[in-house]
Amino acid sequence: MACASGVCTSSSSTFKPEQVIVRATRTATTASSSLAPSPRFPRNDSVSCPNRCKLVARSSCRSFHLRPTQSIGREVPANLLRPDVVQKELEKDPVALWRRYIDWLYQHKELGLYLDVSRIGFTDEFVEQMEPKLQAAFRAMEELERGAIANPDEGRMVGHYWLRNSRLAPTSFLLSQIDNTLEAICKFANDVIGAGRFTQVLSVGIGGSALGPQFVAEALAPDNPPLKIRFIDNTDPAGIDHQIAQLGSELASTLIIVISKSGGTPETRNGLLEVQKAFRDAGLDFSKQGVAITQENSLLDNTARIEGWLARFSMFDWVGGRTSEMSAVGLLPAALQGIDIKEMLAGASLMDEATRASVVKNNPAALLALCWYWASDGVGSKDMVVLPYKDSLLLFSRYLQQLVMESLGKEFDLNGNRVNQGLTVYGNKGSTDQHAYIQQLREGVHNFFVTFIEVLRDRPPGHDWELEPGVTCGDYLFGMLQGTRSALYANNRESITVTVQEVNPRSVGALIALYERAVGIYASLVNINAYHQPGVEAGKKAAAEVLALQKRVLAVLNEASCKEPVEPLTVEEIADLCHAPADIEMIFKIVAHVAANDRALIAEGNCGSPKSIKVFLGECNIEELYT
Ligand SMILES: O=P(O)(O)OC[C@H]1O[C@](O)(CO)[C@@H](O)[C@@H]1O
Repeated sequence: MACASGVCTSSSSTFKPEQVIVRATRTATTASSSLAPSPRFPRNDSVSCPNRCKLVARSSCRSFHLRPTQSIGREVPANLLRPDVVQKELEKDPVALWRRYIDWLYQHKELGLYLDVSRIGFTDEFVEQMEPKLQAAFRAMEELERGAIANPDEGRMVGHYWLRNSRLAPTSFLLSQIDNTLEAICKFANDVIGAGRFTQVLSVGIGGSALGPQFVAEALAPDNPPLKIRFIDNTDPAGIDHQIAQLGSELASTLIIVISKSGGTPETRNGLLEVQKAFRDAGLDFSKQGVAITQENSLLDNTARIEGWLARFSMFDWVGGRTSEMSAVGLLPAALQGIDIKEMLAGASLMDEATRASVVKNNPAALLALCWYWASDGVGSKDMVVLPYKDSLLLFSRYLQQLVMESLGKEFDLNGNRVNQGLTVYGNKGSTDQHAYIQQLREGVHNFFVTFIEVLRDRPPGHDWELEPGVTCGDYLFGMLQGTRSALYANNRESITVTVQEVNPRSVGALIALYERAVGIYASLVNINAYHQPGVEAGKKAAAEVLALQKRVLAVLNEASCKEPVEPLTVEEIADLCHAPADIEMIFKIVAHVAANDRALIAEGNCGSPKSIKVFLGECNIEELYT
């Protein structure tokens, strides 16, 4: 017998009471309208349920049907019930709501994890309708785990599930690659910690090569870790300076871990070059403190090999950046902080087993995917607000933002139809956010659903005390979560609650695995490739074009500034001389940027009226002119 939110559950993985609620929905037929129409459901017809509720049958479709490009959205049959009305009725009948809660409550006994989807208003008909799609999704996941080319665009297998159970890897070569890397990580971390030579880790990486390690560090690092960790995850020079300044003389005892799957991401390369300069300035030998985590033979790998860095760890082609937390990317930084990485892997592996179940009620990832589909009409019409009521889980929403949005935010489906799919994720933590934006969630624009993350254990045993008779600080946190959940529900705002006993390596591993699988299943439900990211290339390409244009602008200015007398140029003249009249706005921005950074470029005039600006270089570089 175990307990979540005060609900004791029986031994089966999902508690099944003898009676199921809202069965009345199946008998619903169209009748006359009795409730005020909601803007999203222009016309509704209410029906009287023979048992207890007055229910409303949907006679019109949800707003997404009006969007011309979103052809694969949920097909809503006329007899499905409006969730907000079901909620209203359930709320009036607490016994029915309680039954819905226990009927749908998922429990993973070994992990001490619960999933409550009772405050998502899906109907039995909807679940029945989704069954074929869910079964297809389960088959797709099975194929993927068996080593199918699940990312057709990049011709790649998708194998993050093998990382926590290498016996599942489709070849013995991959199996030994996984096992050997894990062994090497553990050995390296033990040696480093044992030697006591290093006090800090500075991790340089971005996106999937930073977000997982950041989330796990915030969630699990002990108060006094063997090595403290800091991150450079951007090409912001001031941010980089700040990290290096914070290290101060400890730079000499800092292990620099450079993480990049591709080994060629510009922000990460820049971070590395900046850190290497700091080492040179301090008279330190970077190679004795540098570690690379990247694919074999990438630019980064070759640099590390040629420069003879302290260590190199493999990142595998078949692990995507956003699902790489259980590869060397996440495991090495975690191990160096004294986090039990084998427990993380065990938690993930247990969750992987649970999420292979083909009965939706027994599969928490499928339940999540089902709820997302229901709540966002299968087209991302509502945002997912992730609210962990635990400070250490602050970065979970940021981590999920990439996992969910880079996976699901796609222009085309697998058949080449333009679908512009996605699911927006944001959030920080409760109860802090109650004093920020919950006002809007409760009463404002209704464009979201919430995922509460509840942690049962307030603080380690033996440390609690009552700050007023019978009430602890944690009781307040608990009350805030439950209060917000109820208050939102009372206003038809749907929510999911994931409950864990405590934040530890096992539960964090399980949470990561739960959401990885939910994303995979949801992607199948909406028929998209979750494992590529063609969209990010456009931004990278555009950034490269801006840098190329900047070089041309400086060359033109250099030539004009070498003339006697110096010829200041207007922005229009620069654009003409660059043969880029269409890029005039960008050229103005380049001039303003360079002028603001003491780079020998002088702009006279008023930046508020760009046409007044005249530009020249303070120093002419003859050499550049003739080379
Ligand atoms: O690990 P890398 O190759 O440096 O990539 C970092 C991130 O950049 C992206 O490719 C997006 O640009 C992410 O998918 C990835 O996690």
